[in-house]
Amino acid sequence: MNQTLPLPVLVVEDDVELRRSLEELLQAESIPTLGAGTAAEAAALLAQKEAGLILLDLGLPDMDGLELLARLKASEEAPVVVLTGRSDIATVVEAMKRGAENFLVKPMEAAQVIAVVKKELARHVWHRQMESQMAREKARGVRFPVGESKAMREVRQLVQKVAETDASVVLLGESGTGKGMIARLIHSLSRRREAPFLDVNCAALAPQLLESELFGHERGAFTDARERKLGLLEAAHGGTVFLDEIADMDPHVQSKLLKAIEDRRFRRLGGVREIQVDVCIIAATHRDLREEAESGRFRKDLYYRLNVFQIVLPPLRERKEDILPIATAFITELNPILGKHIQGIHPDAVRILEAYPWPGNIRELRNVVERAMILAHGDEIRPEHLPREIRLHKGLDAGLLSLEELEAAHIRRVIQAVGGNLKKAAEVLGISRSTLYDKIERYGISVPRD
Ligand SMILES: Nc1ncnc2c1ncn2[C@@H]1O[C@H](COP(=O)(O)OP(=O)(O)OP(=O)(O)O)[C@@H](O)[C@H]1O
Repeated sequence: MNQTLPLPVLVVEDDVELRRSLEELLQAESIPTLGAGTAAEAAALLAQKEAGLILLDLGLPDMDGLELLARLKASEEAPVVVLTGRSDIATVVEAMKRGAENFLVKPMEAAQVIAVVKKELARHVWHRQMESQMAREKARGVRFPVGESKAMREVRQLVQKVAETDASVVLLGESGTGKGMIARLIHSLSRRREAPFLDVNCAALAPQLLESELFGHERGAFTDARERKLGLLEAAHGGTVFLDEIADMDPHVQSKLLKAIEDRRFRRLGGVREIQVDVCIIAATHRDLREEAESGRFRKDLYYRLNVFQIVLPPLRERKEDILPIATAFITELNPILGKHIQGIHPDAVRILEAYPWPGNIRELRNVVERAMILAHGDEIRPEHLPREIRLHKGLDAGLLSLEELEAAHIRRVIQAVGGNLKKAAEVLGISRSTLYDKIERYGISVPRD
């Protein structure tokens, strides 16, 4: 493969001596450079050429360094390392907040400059490779998480990092927050992407079935085992196994899994031959796995073995700014499928969506958007296309509710506030549990899982 030349480092420094010596230092390391003495020169150069890294002096004659940094970050992909004096630490902190990747304090030592520049250049190259890989995966139909909240951006960064390694990952988040989607994405960005991605819901199967699903069985291993069956760990060889709801895994299966991960081999149920496997494990749960391990409900050693990387997907109500972008992405995706031409969401409907706590998270949002699209005749989703339960949640503040609607909305809020614990909800509401169940059914209230 051809080794491509590194992109040049743009040195923006008004001290001519210093700029020259920095450029010479880098060129001696075979790193091409560009030099600019003012913000205007830097802008002119960047309009013509792409830089791999920008070394930016914060004390330029024609523009405040922080202002220039903000502009660069808004329009440039290249990472920025700021150059600053020793007394300028407050400015460095501000620069880092505004997106600078790193800083160098003057007077600078040659070795340190080279180390920082090489590190940032390598990081930039890696990010670009990841981006183009992401674009390829997108073209192959892999779904990408939408959302520009801080939490979502961090999740995307972590996904990129994790996909580079072979380490196990634990995904934590309420139901519908995107754990399955993230697991698939990690797999499709990893070196294992051509090998299988297989998943199993550990809460949905009885212990023996789960055991045979994971490890396979020989013919006659138990009463129903009429044929030999390959387990997921074996079938996913070279790829990824996604263990959803791992906290609900039976203790016996947990210990067998731990051993299989540690030894990288196991036996099928009823089998004698050891089978070697190479799989990456991604586990997910809506429970607090650390707490489950602390309290002894989940094996601590398995927890530590799996929890090399942890990615937390916050509930949608904690990242309300993601609601509109995600809903819009669903509209774009569903328009051709539903034969619709919806262009957007009316601001009143957006307010309602943003006020609702989304116990079913993004999965629930998707269903609501799909239903609204089916109901909409024009080219936008309006409040009347949203389900009553969601409109009413907002309506509670407006005070224009019937007694029944008010009751339903209040019950919904209490259930939400106690995290779906119906015993507690009944206590708070001062009614028996059976009355609460009746009302839940009558009003069609959805209850989040504990
Ligand atoms: N950030 C996102 N952007 C766009 N779509 C998303 C995002 N996160 C999740 N989705 C979509 O929301 C739906 C639910 O996601 P997913 O099934 O991954 O959730 P989950 O956390 O695994 O749920 P469960 O725990 O119930 O299995 C899927 O259709 C998924 O594609």
